[in-house]
Amino acid sequence: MAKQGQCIGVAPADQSRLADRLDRTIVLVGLMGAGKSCVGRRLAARLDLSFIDSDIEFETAAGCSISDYFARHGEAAFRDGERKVIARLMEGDPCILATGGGAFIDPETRARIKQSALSVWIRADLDLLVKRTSGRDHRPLLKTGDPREILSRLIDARYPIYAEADIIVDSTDEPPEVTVAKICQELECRL
Ligand SMILES: Nc1ncnc2c1ncn2[C@@H]1O[C@H](COP(=O)(O)OP(=O)(O)OP(=O)(O)O)[C@@H](O)[C@H]1O
Ligand SMILES: O=C(O)C1=C[C@@H](O)[C@@H](O)[C@H](O)C1
Ligand SMILES: [Mg+2]
Repeated sequence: MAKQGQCIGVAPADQSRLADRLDRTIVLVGLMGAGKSCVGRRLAARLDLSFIDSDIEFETAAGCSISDYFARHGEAAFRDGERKVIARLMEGDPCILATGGGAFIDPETRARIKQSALSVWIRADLDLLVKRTSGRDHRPLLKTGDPREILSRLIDARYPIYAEADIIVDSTDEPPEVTVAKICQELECRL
């Protein structure tokens, strides 16, 4: 299966036709700060599809922020809830679905995504993730110690799993539209 960069040289996508050909939800996976929410929103607008963010859907269902949920119920309860929220979201029409950073690491969620969606790993290096996650404190996992050390450990633990995604796209220190264009090129190649 084609992964990263194997669609170079394909003509630029006809975006409306690309959306018409889409029969599955596109699920964005990757670490905190990779840009799943930011890129996903722009990708959906470009393809004229709806955009859903599983973190926001979780907060709506829970009636509180993810930070508060972690504090009150702990991470394991969050993972249970996140699994259920994503299962529900994947029953809807094809859309662009940005997931929380840990969603694809859950075996059940990963199997569900592999079965019925097209997954895209937005990969970024440690320096970029640290830069993009600094300045905001809504990510409970990054509040338990030094964010760089935590992100570095998460890279070691999670990158081999994110690598199971159908498509891999690198996010560099460029505008999000550059990542959107890379994803569209990969989608054009396979839809
Ligand atoms: N080129 C870029 N691509 C993506 N995001 C960028 C880019 N440049 C800056 N950002 C910023 O990086 C920050 C983190 O991005 P975002 O919240 O989309 O990450 P995420 O992958 O959804 O993280 P989380 O798993 O915590 O939800 C945002 O403030 C976003 O605006
Ligand atoms: O990487 C993670 O495990 C997380 C990422 C965020 O998107 C949220 O889903 C939550 O803060 C946990
Ligand atoms: Mg997000």
